[in-house]
Amino acid sequence: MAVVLAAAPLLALAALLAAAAIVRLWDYAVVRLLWRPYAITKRFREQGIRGPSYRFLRGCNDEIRSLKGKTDGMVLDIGDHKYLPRIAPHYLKWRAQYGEPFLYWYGPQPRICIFDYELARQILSSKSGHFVKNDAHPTLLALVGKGLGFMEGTDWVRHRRIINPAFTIDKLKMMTRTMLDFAESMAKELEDQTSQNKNGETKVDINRYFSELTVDNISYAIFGSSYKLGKEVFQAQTDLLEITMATFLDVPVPGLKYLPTESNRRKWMLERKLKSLLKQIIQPRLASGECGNDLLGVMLASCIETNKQGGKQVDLSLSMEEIIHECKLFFFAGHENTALLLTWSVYLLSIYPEWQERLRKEVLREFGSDPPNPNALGKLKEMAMVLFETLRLYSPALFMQRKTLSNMTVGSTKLPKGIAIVIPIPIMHREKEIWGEDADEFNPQRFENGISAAAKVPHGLLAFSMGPRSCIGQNFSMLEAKSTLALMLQKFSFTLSPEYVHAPVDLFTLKPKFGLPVIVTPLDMCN
Ligand code: HEM
Repeated sequence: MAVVLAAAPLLALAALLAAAAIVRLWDYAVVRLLWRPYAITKRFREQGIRGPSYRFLRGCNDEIRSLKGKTDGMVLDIGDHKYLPRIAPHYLKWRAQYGEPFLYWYGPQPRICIFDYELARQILSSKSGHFVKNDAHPTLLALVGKGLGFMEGTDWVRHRRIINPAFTIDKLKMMTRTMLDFAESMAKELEDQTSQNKNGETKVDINRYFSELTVDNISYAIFGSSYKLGKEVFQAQTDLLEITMATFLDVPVPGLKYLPTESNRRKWMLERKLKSLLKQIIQPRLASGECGNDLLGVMLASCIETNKQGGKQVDLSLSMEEIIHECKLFFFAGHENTALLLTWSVYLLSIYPEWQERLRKEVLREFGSDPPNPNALGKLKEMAMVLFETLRLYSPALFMQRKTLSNMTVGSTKLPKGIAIVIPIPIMHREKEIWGEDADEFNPQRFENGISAAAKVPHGLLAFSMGPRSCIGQNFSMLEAKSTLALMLQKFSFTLSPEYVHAPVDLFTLKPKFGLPVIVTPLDMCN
């Protein structure tokens, strides 16, 4: 009897926990997986918005996988820029079938895909706080961290305020000198390779070279000098990206991310490695009390300042954990996209040699054979036009996402709370009503009078997004791309290798599936 009485509270607790679990399960299985998809589909249908049907738990993931599988082997002719069926066959199919916008399901999450520039402008430039970043895939979060790119509200304001000073134009100009030094070393490596060949030329995967160059540049910009550790960070992030892409369309089984599956264990190991690598860079700097002039220095200064003031200035400081997250994000966002901008620019300049020659003439006119002057890179107008056209046709960033925090109305569309919104940059960059009949063609001339005059709307180019969450690194990236290209054009000419296979692929960013093999010839050999 005494035993039964003693066990009573435990039994009551167990019953309470079981009841809570049943309520949660009910909420998840019945409300979220059954009732909500039905209610949302109905609500959108009433507004005339349709889309592919919801399938229990899997949403439309199977159809996406199957459509992508079918176009994955597709190879395009060199010079054919119509690669959208390779990277977004599902969006093209559903748009043709259901009109726009349309509703689809990423697992149980409803998503609305919009193509209208005015809707995109309203959503991206909203400061109301009702459109926030969509929930990121857990492996993607492990890869890029919960830094600036995934924060909201006052936290985002605090981080952006602290980090902005690292990107002032004066700081960027100082960084450009280092960027030129790195580009010079890359050029030297290429020269050495060409000199070993009798015909004086060399074939290289230029994407690999640009990847290394941009890793060097971002390591320097963030950490000041830790290139070796920077390269290890790069490798850990590359491996995490591979896991993200492999598991992206898996059925989102609840709780799966906590189970020690092979891919989860690898993910955890890489996450720990990434954190420990970053700590190895950050802690000695913090211990020395010397913050330094780089991005890490700017962030550490906010910590030290706060410590000195007894931790009172919390609104303008970052914790160690937050700094680690920012380092992850800046490292990833800061090299990959620029490497791709450079890669696709070289691809386009190789297949349009008249533009390659025009840019070379512009560079030689401005700098002769002297190293490009960081203060005069802004004078390279034709180069800017080519870079913008590259960002339009081969935008490294692909699909931006937001989520509504409450019921919202945009234009005439009513969006319920919690719906994700997809803004497909590469598709919008090909809209003929916005860009003209030649939207699928390479025509840098359209940027002759600047970005805002290039299309029917001033915000046509979305490669760096727009509004308060637009890319903080865009000037960094443009200076890096201009200084590298200027130096390359002064020294070399490049043509596509016959081995090149034109198959742009969505690997979170837009990559050349088989790299970009090009034949590089020193200019003195061409004359
Ligand atoms: C060609 C190069 C680049 C492209 C195409 C690009 C593209 C973008 C885009 C589209 C966004 C907005 C994403 C969204 O709203 O969902 C963004 C945000 C961001 N980018 Fe870039 N980026 C580039 C280079 C860089 C560089 C060099 C850095 C760092 C040095 C950087 C750091 C960031 C950060 C931190 C954000 C988040 C900003 C915020 O939410 O406040 N990016 N980028």
